[in-house]
Amino acid sequence: MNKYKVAVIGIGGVGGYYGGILAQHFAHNDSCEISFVARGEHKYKIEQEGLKLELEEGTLVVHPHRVVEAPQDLGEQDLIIFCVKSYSLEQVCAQLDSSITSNTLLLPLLNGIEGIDYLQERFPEAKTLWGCVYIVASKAEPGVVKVQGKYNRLVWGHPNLPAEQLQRLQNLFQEAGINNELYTDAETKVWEKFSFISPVASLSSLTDKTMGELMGQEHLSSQLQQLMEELKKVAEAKGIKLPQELVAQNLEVVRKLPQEATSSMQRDFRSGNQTELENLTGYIVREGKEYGVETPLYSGLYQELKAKTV
Ligand SMILES: NC(=O)C1=CN([C@@H]2O[C@H](COP(=O)(O)OP(=O)(O)OC[C@H]3O[C@@H](n4cnc5c(N)ncnc54)[C@H](OP(=O)(O)O)[C@@H]3O)[C@@H](O)[C@H]2O)C=CC1
Ligand SMILES: CC(C)(CO)C(=O)C(=O)O
Repeated sequence: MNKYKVAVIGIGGVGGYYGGILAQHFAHNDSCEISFVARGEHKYKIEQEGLKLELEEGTLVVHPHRVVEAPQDLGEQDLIIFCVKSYSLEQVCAQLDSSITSNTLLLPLLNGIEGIDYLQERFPEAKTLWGCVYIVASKAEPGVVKVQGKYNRLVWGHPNLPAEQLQRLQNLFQEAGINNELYTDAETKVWEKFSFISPVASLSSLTDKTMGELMGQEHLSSQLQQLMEELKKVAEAKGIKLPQELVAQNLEVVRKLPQEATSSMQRDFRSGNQTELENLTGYIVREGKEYGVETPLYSGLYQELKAKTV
């Protein structure tokens, strides 16, 4: 039987966890080949010592079958899991033409909507799934990825892929022990995640408050709710039907996260790194303008965050 080839691109917080769990499970199993795309010292450490995955339950050291420096070194793949930040996606895709066939599944786990739209347009021959994750994870140092808390969910799916293709992927995740949820209407589920992370990332980046602090201070939690409501109107104008109880549902997710957790965009602002501002905040402002929906709080936050951008 041909091996099912899986590539994980970007071994940071998200790629380190999901790639790491797959690599651990399939290390001694011939049915699946797991490749990581990582670079520099991180790649060197993973190759030499394995990827150290620091979980609440303890530390795992995992060894993928291959670690390559660049996406163009992958060769043809059955499944490519994208775990880079949105600002790296285009550059990564420019090196993937030789890895993608009409049978390749593309699974973006980036926050946001635009990455999925981009992959669908860039690789029309492949099948781009809808996907997103709920997890708090980050690269601690080269060769080491740390996951905070035990709450994690991988949400994915496609409206019209053959059932056996979806089933095969679901089996892969189940077998590896990945907490995953398959939906035909995964687009709405990705929007649900976006309707939580976009407000949380935008407000936490501006105020530099943790999840607990955002929820604990009334003026901040009411700003979070207002952002969620503005986003919901934009989504509705685009024909995306989000649940009635969206705001309550999202606030519950914020409560479930470790209360000392920060958002990944907030951490990028803190460290003066490039950020996903355009993807996480600017997108709603632009789509609001396009669809004639007012987004006063989003627009204000976006301008303030732009001014903070180095
Ligand atoms: N972290 C989290 O808890 C969560 C993050 N997300 C979303 O998931 C996505 C990924 O986030 P996160 O894991 O935090 O990001 P990280 O910055 O931790 O990881 C991204 C990784 O991609 C690597 N990378 C970028 N370009 C290339 C390339 N050309 N070749 C090889 N490697 C490359 C980076 O390498 P290098 O270090 O060398 O730059 C980095 O290690 C984002 O959209 C984020 O918003 C969603 C839910 C939770
Ligand atoms: C869930 C959360 C807030 C975890 O960090 C996230 O999605 C992000 O940071 O992008």
